[in-house]
Amino acid sequence: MRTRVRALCFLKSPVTRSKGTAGLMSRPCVRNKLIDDAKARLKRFDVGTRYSHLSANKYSVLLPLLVRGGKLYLLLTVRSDKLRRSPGEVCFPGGKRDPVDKDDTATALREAQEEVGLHPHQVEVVSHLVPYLIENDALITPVVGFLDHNFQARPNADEVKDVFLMPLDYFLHPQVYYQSYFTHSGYHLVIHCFEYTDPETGVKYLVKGMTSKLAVLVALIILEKSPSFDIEFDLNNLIPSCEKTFLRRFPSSKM
Ligand SMILES: CCC(=O)SCCNC(=O)CCNC(=O)[C@H](O)C(C)(C)COP(=O)(O)OP(=O)(O)OC[C@H]1O[C@@H](n2cnc3c(N)ncnc32)[C@H](O)[C@@H]1OP(=O)(O)O
Ligand SMILES: [Mg+2]
Repeated sequence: MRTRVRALCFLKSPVTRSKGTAGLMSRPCVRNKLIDDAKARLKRFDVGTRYSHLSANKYSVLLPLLVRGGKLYLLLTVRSDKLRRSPGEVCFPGGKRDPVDKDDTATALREAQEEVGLHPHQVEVVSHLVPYLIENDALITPVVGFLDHNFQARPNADEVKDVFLMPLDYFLHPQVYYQSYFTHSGYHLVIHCFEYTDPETGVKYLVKGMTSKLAVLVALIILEKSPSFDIEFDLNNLIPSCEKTFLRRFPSSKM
């Protein structure tokens, strides 16, 4: 299949266009401090390969962070409507482990390169969070990394319809947020739904499900603040509460 690509530029962020402290906050030293602090916090929650024995059906997602105008952002994609799984939904770059991948990081980086044109040298991987178990025992490892600040996405139209940035703090203090619930195999699940309008383009996005849970988790780790809505995570005990939320089907003796 022929792959269509187009470059997406994130240089005109809301903050770089605004007045006031934006210029100051964009200085490399400020950016480096923000990134260094975030890296230190993320490393405290790096679980490495601790849970990889739980399933052989492995996937990885890349949670790509970058700084624009003195603020942290997450890069997200909108899946092509042609995909069989979750068409049109917002998700992180990622996908299924391929035999050529030597580990979870390799899967995340290969998928990100295929989907948004991110070359492995344009990302610094910092942490592996507690994996998320979905149907068919698919174990999804969240790999968190920092992108080069001048990265320009080149979405692969066969898999990705759109790429956009969302401020990390939106996942703790959203403007439009609601919860929905469903019961699966006797478990009651909370789904966090974030509606976000990109201030540059006016395009509206809905982030929900696994993707929103992982985004909330990264925001909690880095920003160390309580959100404006109820969460299932215990801020003082994040790893055990991730195990309970993401890996609920496994008894703790298996971990
Ligand atoms: C977890 C359930 C929910 O929370 S649902 C509510 C909200 N939705 C979400 O949070 C999205 C969650 N889902 C995800 O993040 C992803 O689907 C996860 C689970 C990581 C799996 O990654 P996924 O992107 O589906 O896998 P993948 O990238 O390996 O493959 C995707 C499909 O695309 C296909 N593909 C591959 N390359 C090409 C290509 N060049 N041209 C056309 N198609 C291509 C793959 O074959 C795959 O297709 P298929 O799904 O196997 O049919
Ligand atoms: Mg994918």
